[in-house]
Amino acid sequence: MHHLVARGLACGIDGRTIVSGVDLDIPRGSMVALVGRNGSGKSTLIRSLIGLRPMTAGTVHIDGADLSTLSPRQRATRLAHVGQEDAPPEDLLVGEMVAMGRIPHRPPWAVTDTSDEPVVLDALAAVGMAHAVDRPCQHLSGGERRRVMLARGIAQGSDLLVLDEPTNHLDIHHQIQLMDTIRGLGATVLAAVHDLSLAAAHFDRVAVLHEGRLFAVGEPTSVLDPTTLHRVFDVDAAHLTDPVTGRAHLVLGAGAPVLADQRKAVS
Ligand SMILES: Nc1ncnc2c1ncn2[C@@H]1O[C@H](COP(=O)(O)OP(=O)(O)OP(=O)(O)O)[C@@H](O)[C@H]1O
Repeated sequence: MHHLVARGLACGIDGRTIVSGVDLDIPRGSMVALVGRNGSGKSTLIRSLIGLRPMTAGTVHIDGADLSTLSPRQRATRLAHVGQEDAPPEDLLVGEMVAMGRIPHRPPWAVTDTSDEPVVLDALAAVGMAHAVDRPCQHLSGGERRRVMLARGIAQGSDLLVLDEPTNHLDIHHQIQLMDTIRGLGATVLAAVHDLSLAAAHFDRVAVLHEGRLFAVGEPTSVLDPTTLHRVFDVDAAHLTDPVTGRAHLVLGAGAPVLADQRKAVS
């Protein structure tokens, strides 16, 4: 069963087409990385897929429901979005910020509800920020802010998470921890990511956007192959097999062609 299905999606900005002809199926419970060069249209596509930017053509269905028929509140209970530039307002406390993720579940105009506190604390614990619940958002570092914004998305409690560069600003420890946390949620995840090694190691499927069109979609090892990486990103690449896990690891840049040749020589 596919959680999100897009057909023939096109969208643009100020009359200029940015993304077109996108057919995308995201299986329920899977983690899909959206990769592509700067300006290829990842953020624009993501915003159209979740109804934040109007489509100029095509359809999107979430859980079988036509996105265009859903109200903002209905959308917010079906999916949580954490944008690339999302940042908490400085004068809010961390706990108050994360509690905003519960707004779609409250009656109109009901701003606070103490019954949400356990959900808020659990979401903060999931990103390793429970200790900061009473801190002002303006005291957070860039990476801490990203984690708090993700906690707001988790607190929203929907089973579809749409994330734009979730690991931006995070150190390597917190990048890996965040990926494990996201995996542990069991949700369907669509995330724009720049780190191709991260995409290969932590995601079930990779969608490559190139010049506003989906260039390839599939399992990381088949999609992130040297030919595609050369064509789309203009970089040399090779796959090495991790001797412990057996998973393929990407080697990018200088040295990659040499490694690829060595592997061919011994196989
Ligand atoms: N508000 C805007 N007004 C005009 N053009 C825009 C706007 N936002 C994005 N664009 C243009 O749309 C194109 C796609 O931008 P988008 O942000 O979707 O790319 P991206 O793949 O997410 O890039 P990055 O990897 O750099 O975040 C770019 O050419 C960009 O300049």
